[in-house]
Amino acid sequence: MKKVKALILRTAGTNCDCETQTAFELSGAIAERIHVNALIEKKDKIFEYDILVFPGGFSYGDDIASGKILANEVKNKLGNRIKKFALSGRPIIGICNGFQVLVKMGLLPDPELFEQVSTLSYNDSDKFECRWVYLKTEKKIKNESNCVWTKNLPDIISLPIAHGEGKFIPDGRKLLDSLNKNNQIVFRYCSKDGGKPEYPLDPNGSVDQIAGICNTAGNVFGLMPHPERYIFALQHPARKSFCGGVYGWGKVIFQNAVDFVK
Ligand SMILES: NC(=O)CC[C@H](N)C(=O)O
Repeated sequence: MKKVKALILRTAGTNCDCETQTAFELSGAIAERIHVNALIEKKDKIFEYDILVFPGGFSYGDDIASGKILANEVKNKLGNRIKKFALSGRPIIGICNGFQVLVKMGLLPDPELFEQVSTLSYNDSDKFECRWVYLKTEKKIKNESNCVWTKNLPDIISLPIAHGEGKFIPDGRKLLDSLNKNNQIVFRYCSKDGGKPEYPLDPNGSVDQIAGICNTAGNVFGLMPHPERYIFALQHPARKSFCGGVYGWGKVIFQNAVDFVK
């Protein structure tokens, strides 16, 4: 059987790209970390891959606004190909800084529109927040939408966050309503029992506690938490697997995309 190939796009300031590579390899894929300059030199190389990943980090030092410079670079130099990749239905994920990049280049929430209509801004606390949080896997998404990344997750999972600019703000009520209506809100921060969280479990003050969104087709997904930091059960502070075996919930997210491509 053909091996699934994931491209992890890195640049100055990227982090957790190695953890992300490990997550895909453990899920049965070939994962390659490619520098953005190398991809810009051979633009069509992108179509040799089945999955595209914008990993976490502090790309270009978070200058101007986190993710903004990489978003502009990628949109200006690879925009047509990235849009084609997204509209072909291939899975794309943006993790933390990668989510900021997807939102700021406008690939989320609508790759067809490809315009920035929302942002991730400074946390309400005005500082970097780093801890484990609870996330509600939105029921509607699980039952009705085709978000390829979050299948088989329970109602509430736990993942680590680490960011200074994670406050999701859509441009206006109309957009928020349409994200809700189209089942594009994938994760919301919540309390341990799934209720509305207070700070610090609400780490940033996102509108509607939004922690992750996808496009309507469900193949492009961005989230502030770091699934690649919960691949193994032992990475959780409780030191046990909630999904059975040696793996953590983060692994399920990567496995979903690999299985989808297969
Ligand atoms: N962990 C990350 O990817 C951090 C994202 C970004 N640099 C921020 O602080 O908001």
